[in-house]
Amino acid sequence: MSDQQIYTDFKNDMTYADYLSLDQLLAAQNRLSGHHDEMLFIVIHQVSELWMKLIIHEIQAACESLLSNQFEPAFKQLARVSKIQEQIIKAWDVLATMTPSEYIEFRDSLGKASGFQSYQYRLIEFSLGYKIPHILKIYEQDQDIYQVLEKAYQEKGLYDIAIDKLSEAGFHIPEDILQRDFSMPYKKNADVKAAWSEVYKDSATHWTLYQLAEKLVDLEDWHQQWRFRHMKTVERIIGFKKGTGGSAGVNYLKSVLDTYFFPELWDLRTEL
Ligand code: HEM
Ligand SMILES: N[C@@H](CC(=O)c1ccccc1NC=O)C(=O)O
Repeated sequence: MSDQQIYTDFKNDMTYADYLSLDQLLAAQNRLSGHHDEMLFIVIHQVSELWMKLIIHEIQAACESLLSNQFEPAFKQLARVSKIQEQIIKAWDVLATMTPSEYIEFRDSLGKASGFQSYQYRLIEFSLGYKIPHILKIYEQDQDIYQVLEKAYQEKGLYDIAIDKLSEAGFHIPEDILQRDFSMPYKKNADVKAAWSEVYKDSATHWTLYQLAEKLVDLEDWHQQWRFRHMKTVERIIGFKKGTGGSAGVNYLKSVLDTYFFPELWDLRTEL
């Protein structure tokens, strides 16, 4: 039998459940308590992690597209990311139907587990350039994940690539920005701001970079909306209790709202 024949036979026999690995997927809602709402809690997290998987896949593709100057595919990939972000933000409405007294009935069974440990969430934030020292420490016990995260931590993020594109288009970007240590949190720079300002002032000439900038602003805007809805939903459900991950809880979630991923793209708006 030829390989092609084997492949075709397999395809003919294959069912919907086979293709989607539904047995594994639908057997993975392992409730630790007998509480009815724990199912909601697990499903919301699993759905969010699945969407995060796709976000990472699309952002990686967008970075590759940009590196090879394929702007149109990059825009499509980034637009898809924003649509997914909208979906995971809507998920908070479902979770918010759970009341404090319902959650408290199974919260203890979660132990010290926390969204803090979501490595896909970190991969997304790293690709957006949000790299805070010591964050990798959380993952030291799991060497495989640690390696993946460490690599992403050192790599250029989306914004670093966008700044390269400004330079390639002829804008003056200092060498110490182009060659910076990408594992350090990004600090805003006057030349980068001047370049983006020029792109916005003369968008007809710099149409491609202008579109890229707006796609990045979309991503940051949606990400902050996700963070805000998380913070508010948490306040609604646990008030100002400490988090299971050891943080101050809502006040910690509020503190991260103050950060900017692409600071110049926000700053320039005041002066336009
Ligand atoms: C009842 C629902 C939830 C509560 C009470 C809650 C609470 C918290 C708290 C208090 C933190 C701070 C870390 C800690 O000390 O534990 C946190 C972090 C986090 N949670 Fe949730 N959370 C909830 C649902 C979710 C959902 C549905 C997701 C989706 C995946 C999620 C993802 C995360 C992430 C990624 C972090 C880390 C944020 C960061 O470090 O900036 N959480 N959560
Ligand atoms: N940090 C939450 C617990 C929590 O939400 C959680 C626990 C286990 C797996 C995922 C979680 N989601 C987000 O933090 C709390 O303090 O109640």
